[in-house]
Amino acid sequence: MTVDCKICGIRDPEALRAAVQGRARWVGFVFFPRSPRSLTPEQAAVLSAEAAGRVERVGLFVDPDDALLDATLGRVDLDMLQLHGSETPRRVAEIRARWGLPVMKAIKIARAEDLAVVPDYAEVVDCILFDAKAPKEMVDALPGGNALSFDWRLLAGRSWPKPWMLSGGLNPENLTEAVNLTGADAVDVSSGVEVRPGVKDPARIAAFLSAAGEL
Ligand SMILES: O=C(O)c1ccccc1N[C@@H]1O[C@H](COP(=O)(O)O)[C@@H](O)[C@H]1O
Repeated sequence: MTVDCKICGIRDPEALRAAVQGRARWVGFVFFPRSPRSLTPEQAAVLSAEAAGRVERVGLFVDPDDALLDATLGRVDLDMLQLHGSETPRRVAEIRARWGLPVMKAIKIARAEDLAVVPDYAEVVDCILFDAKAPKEMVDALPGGNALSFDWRLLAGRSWPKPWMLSGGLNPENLTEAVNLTGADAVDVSSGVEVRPGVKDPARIAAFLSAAGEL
């Protein structure tokens, strides 16, 4: 079984190299200032140029306005947009049409009912990303990248009308169980391959990609 991996929150050349050497399919650059993984377009442009032709480059945004997308995409070459906020299906469709890039929309899951919106988004996206919904009590939670998992059994035996990725609290130690339970053939990780928020660990990136290669 092949499991394609995205390593998100890349901020330095060492992490990028570990992702490329381990044969990640995608790397993610975060454009959300509140995140410890956030990059300026200028910083991302350097990494994006180094990644070109070796790994697909995903730009992560949270409820971006047109000005942010214009400013970022005017400076950084990206292969896909990841929308990780509260974007409506209509806004997702608008972004996809206006900037002409494939779009992956995060759907945040805590319970079975949270999956009810999938058909609405499936009509307008290229890929669905299932991530954990942070509990309300977690006051300092980010819109994603919180090292939180959801109950993977919610996805067991389900099929979806579009390609999809699993994320939320994945790491080299739990990847096999997560994939076996959900049947995911693509996964996304950020916190689980870091030494602390915003600082990637090349050895953990290698371990994650190696675990994916052994599935
Ligand atoms: O990584 C971030 O800082 C981030 C910020 C805002 C929205 C999403 C973010 N990351 C995405 O969150 C999920 C889960 O990450 P983790 O592995 O649990 O840390 C993943 O899809 C990241 O791309």
